[in-house]
Amino acid sequence: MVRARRLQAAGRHSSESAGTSYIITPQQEVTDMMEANNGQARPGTTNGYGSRGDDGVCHDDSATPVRANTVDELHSLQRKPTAALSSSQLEERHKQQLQSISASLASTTCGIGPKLVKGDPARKKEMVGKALPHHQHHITVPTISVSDSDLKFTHVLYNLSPSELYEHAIKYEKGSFITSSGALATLSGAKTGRSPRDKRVVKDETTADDLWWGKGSPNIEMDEHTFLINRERAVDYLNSLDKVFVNDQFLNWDPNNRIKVRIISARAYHSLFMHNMCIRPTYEELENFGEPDFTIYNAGQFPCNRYTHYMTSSTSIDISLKRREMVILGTQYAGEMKKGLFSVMHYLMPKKQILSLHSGCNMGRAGDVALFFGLSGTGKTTLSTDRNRILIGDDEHCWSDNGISNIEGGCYAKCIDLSQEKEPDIWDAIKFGTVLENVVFDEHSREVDYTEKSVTENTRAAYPIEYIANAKIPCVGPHPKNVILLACDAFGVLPPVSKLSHAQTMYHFISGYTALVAGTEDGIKEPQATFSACFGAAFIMLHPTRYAAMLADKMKKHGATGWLVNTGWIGGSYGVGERISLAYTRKIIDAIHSGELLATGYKRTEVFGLDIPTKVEGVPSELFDPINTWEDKDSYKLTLFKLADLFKRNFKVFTNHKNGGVSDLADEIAAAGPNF
Ligand SMILES: Nc1ncnc2c1ncn2[C@@H]1O[C@H](COP(=O)(O)OP(=O)(O)O)[C@@H](O)[C@H]1O
Ligand SMILES: C=C(OP(=O)(O)O)C(=O)O
Ligand SMILES: [Ca+2]
Ligand SMILES: [Mn+2]
Repeated sequence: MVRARRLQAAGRHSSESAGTSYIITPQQEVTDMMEANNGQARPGTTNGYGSRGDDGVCHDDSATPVRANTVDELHSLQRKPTAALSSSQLEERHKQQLQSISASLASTTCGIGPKLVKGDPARKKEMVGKALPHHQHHITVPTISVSDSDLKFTHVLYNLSPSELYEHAIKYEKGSFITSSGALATLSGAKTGRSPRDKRVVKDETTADDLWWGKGSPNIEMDEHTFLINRERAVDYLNSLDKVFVNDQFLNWDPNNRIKVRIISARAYHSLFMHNMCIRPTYEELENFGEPDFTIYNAGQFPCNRYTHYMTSSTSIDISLKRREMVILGTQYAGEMKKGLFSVMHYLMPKKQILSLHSGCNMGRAGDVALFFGLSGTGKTTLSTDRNRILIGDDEHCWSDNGISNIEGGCYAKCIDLSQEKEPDIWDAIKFGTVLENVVFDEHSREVDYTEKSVTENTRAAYPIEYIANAKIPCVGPHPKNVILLACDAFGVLPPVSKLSHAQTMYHFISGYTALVAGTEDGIKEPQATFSACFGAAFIMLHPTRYAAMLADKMKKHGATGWLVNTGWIGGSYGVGERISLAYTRKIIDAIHSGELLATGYKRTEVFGLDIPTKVEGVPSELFDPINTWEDKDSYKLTLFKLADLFKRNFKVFTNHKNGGVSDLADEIAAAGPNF
């Protein structure tokens, strides 16, 4: 009885053999058995089944006993310190890292950072009454304590591995589970998408003249003082916690233009997400990281104070380009961090004559690069992830004089209705290490049901880019040959593919059109047209014409061809027609890549004046002119004019814009839109 209890307490009770043999036999148990046998140890048998003595009990101690006297000792054998941690030079580095993080977390009013200790607070118990163990680096800052958080240590979990982050998420964050594929399911809380209306950018002497402000701009102004109020709120929140996660990583695979980013967050989910999405430093790069170029304070669990000036909700995402800082309050949606940093790149890169692009990018074996522009849900991730091509990136790129470079180190795929058959590469990337946001899974088997929208329709998977088998590492490539503009046209009037003139490419790039159907729950069945300049108005910092001018320049210089691909409806608008199959879109894209489509015959459409091919291998020819697939021809014409009118009205703001840098082209570009 005594023995049974002890075994259970040690967690080593073997249910298979019902307590009669042991997987591990600690020394103490061997002694117990000997005592129970009047001091006579039974000889072990070699057949693996154990021998039965006169008492009818199996006394199999044939397995080699472990070299530990206590369970704690046994457990300590399991983990060995990371090799490089031992040298004193590195110890000094770790102290510097903590000092740098403390400076990041310092209040701007007193300039003093929190006391930090590296490591897991759960291991504190092991050190009660002892001095901090040698390998546990800490810094104390000389201070007169004015608040309770000054009196405590905050544990820093610095660049943890995916395994460590899994354990933290599962132990401490409700809604974290390991799914059957090994991916980590998480919940982002009340916000399951970005909150563009809650974005604020500090308007100061550095940004007042440079940035795009006012109507249509994503940059809603805030003053520096208010930024500091929100920053202080985030920092106070983070410093009040027992532990914070810190990621020091890179953005941009172009070594000459990469930036160092630090992300301070309260959730393992956020840390793992950014581990996957940013470029992961090597051990050596991390040791020499130094000070970050940009820092995110993610206090997403904590709301902003609505009494604060400029706040219109309890969510606020604030960027100060001067301070090179971003503060997140009141939203835990992880995409906010990656797209926030993307906005920053949209400011920093153009300053160096580098064009930042909201696009996916892949490359053929022959080195032909294609860019895929498009708003959310139009197919950047899906179509850049292509079995037959090498993936450079799915969402954020830079185009410099040296070619294309991915900004990120991972992909962020929509996974609603994901199927293994249609999207095998994304399917295979959803494995251990991948963050699965807001998906629904079977309670027992933990198998994900990708058709489930009960948490949100915006279910997502974030994985490191090397989880795609044919990814190009480093994620850089030569100048693009094709620039593909994706629109998911739920009106169903844009052709599945059109070849664009230079002016048309600029017109459609500046327009940034897509139309999706509004959420089914509110009963709206009408498609909603969205125009988002440069296919990413939510992220651009300068006036759209500045990016457009750079794109025009680069496309001309490098002889790239522009295409417009409708990944949306055919045969009628949403409700009547259907979404063009992914298989057909892939065939069309294949024909663009191969050059087949450049050589084929074309005819020009009415109203939009688009050049559409007469045939593409593997796609029924009647699909190419939308009028063929619509049963109700009058309805088609009406819808076509309706959309053309929406385009015209949207473009007005740009034709009026004087100082965009494309003035010589302006008339030509405006004329490249619909004519009626
Ligand atoms: N013909 C099509 N072309 C591209 N995507 C399609 C098509 N039909 C359905 N889809 C679905 O639309 C979604 C496109 O989303 P995604 O590639 O993540 O867009 P983005 O990266 O531009 O936000 C995916 O869920 C994809 O499966
Ligand atoms: C992450 C996002 O981008 P996309 O939908 O373009 O993949 C987003 O818009 O939140
Ligand atoms: Ca995107
Ligand atoms: Mn995407």
